[in-house]
Amino acid sequence: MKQGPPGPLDESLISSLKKTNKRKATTENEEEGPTSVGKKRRAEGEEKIKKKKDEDFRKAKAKEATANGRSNGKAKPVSKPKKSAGKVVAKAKPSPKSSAPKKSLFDDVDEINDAIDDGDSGDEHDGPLSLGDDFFAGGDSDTDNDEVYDSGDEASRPIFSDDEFDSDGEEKLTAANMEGLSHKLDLQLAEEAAEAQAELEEQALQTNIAPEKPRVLGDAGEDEEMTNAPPDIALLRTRITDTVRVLEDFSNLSEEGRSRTDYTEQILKDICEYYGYSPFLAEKLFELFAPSEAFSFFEANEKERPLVIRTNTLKTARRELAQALINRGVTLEPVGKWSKVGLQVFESQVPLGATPEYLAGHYILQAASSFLPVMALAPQENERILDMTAAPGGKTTYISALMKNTGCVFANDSNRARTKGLVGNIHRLGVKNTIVCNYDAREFPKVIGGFDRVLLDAPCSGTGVISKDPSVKTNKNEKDFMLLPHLQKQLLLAAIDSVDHSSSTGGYIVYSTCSVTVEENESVVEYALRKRPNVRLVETGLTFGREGFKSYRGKRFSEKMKFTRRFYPHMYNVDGFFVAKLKKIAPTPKAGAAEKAAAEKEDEEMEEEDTVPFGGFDEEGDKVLLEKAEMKHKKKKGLDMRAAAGAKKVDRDAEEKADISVEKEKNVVEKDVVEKDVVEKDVVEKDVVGKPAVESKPPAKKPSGKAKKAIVTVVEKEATKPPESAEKSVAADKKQPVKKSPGKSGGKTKAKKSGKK
Ligand SMILES: C[S@@+](CC[C@H](N)C(=O)[O-])C[C@H]1O[C@@H](n2cnc3c(N)ncnc32)[C@H](O)[C@@H]1O
Repeated sequence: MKQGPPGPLDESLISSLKKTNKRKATTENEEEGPTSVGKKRRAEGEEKIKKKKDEDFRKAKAKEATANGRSNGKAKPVSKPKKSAGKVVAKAKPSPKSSAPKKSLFDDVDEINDAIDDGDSGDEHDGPLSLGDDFFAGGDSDTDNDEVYDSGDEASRPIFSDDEFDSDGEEKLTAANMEGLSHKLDLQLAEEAAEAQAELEEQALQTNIAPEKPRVLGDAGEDEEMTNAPPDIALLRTRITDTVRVLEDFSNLSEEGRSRTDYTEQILKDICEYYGYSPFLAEKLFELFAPSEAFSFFEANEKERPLVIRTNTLKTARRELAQALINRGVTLEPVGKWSKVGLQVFESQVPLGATPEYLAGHYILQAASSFLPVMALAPQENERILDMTAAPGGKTTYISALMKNTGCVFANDSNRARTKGLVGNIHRLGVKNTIVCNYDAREFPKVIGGFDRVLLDAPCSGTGVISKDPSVKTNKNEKDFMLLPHLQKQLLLAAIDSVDHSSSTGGYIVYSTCSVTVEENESVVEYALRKRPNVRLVETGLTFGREGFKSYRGKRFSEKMKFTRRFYPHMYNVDGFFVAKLKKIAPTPKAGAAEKAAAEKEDEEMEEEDTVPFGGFDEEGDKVLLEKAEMKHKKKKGLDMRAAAGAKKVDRDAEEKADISVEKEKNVVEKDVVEKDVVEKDVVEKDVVGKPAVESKPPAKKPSGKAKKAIVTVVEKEATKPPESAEKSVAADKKQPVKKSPGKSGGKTKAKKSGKK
């Protein structure tokens, strides 16, 4: 991972961002919509920035100097760039992005997807309904993915996974792709040169103003003047960056008598004006980061993410797919070492949603961040898996591919219309182990339970995908951030209850959203940990991503929240995403609580003993200590405490009692969740009323006629289970077959309810 969290704001960053924004403003069609005003203004403003910046600065400085009784004669003209002529010449090259083949590429794919929507074919490009969905990723050659995922020395060559590309194959492919790659290299050089130029100009300006404290807040009269006048975009942006500088170095740069709150209020106002956010959302997002990082985040939301396709390994290998697309004039390279199936597309002569390879199901257009929850889920062959909110199926089909079409995947979505796209994708990609169902996922596990793994890619506010859906900037309000987390909490409890804790291969739940807010992520997970002590957070196995918050604005979360992963557009050039992985350790909350309490008590005792001062050797005492140390070690490794010989401290009676009352307990807890929460109650009652309760155990029912249509194939196999350790790196797994416990046959269930929607 080359790109990490940005350091404190420096003007070179601002320069490059300005440059990028300017290019964007000149090459892209502006979207019409609620936020387009801000965008247009910005685009116009960026056009003006170059021309007006010196003048504006001089004016501002002159005003300041006059106010401070100084002469403005000190202002120096912008010094000349000192960089080599070559770079300056390179800057004059037409911008790679300005030829904008990508725009038409996306348009083409949009058309195809529209057509698909009408028919029965799949659609991984979500419409406006799908805030939380995996949108089709727009291409953006502004964004250099090399800088994001790969180490610097490999930046300009493709890095294919070992198993798919032997060096010979890689060479051939590289040769075939050479033209495209060298073109890409040219573009990169031109871009770097332009950035360097802009940076130099900016530095020159900065030299003039560095010794001065940025004057951000002004006098009362000036403020009023500013408010009444139409916004000067150039000044607005300058004020944002200046305010960031002040907030990051408050003691040195703040104006006398001004508080941090004054500056924060000012920057929030400016962010709303400049980027087009509602005050509510601007504040919510700003609070997530240090000021300079917040600025990077808001900037990243103005850029499109790279266009990525996922190889469908059920039909082809990435090398073959890459070769086929290169032959059609597509410039691409592997998305990064972390994925064996992703290809990032830089340019294409053909619409990627209509190539023969696309129609034959060799790939799916899928944002890179969408791979992550499935990689964390690490599905194993022959397992039974539930994808609770599956449409349009980007993740379902990836799950099936990783399972090599074995076992059984229940792909559920409450939106019937969207399940059409799901079915389309399943067919196009040759998925044969999936049953599509159309329930409100909160009804699980009553519909069916006992899954080895459950994926909950929850409906969310979409604050991680603002670059794809800028309407999020203004259409989310306080109520949304209450209702959505309520729904997410209910869904997560249902996900947990649907998993078989004694699954010989799994017992895992992955929770993901494409939102970056804490309410929809850590808070939801924390709630589930509290309500279901029979789960615990475990490592996601993902090799990158920032740790989740262990505390946030006075709220403390579980220490284990560090196992969750946050992905930000400004850090990794992927959509904002959150991924958490839970392991179910006991059948019921009560049993889980007993186990947890025993474990905690044991921990405490061990800690006490650890702190006892050394008092000589004692064979009996040593034995006990050794046993305890062994148990602690086993526990850390996630081994079953009850199975461990030394699990004396576990209150077995309590557990057994709890086991006996599994169903009773489940009902009580569910009732508790529903009744205690007014909003939840309303929603649940509305959706659940009138639907027959069905068995919570798997093998009970046969699929209805309608469900049969959706079932492609259900494969059941007898085999042995893989070691859990192998599950961590799913892409690298050479999976072993899995022995299924009896009574888990996926096909014997009611897979479609009748008469709903
Ligand atoms: C983030 S999208 C899922 C994207 C999907 N996992 C993929 O990779 O293509 C969220 C989905 O949740 C569905 N949904 C919303 N509320 C639901 C509920 N109560 N039960 C089941 N599905 C729900 C929406 O229809 C939407 O398709």
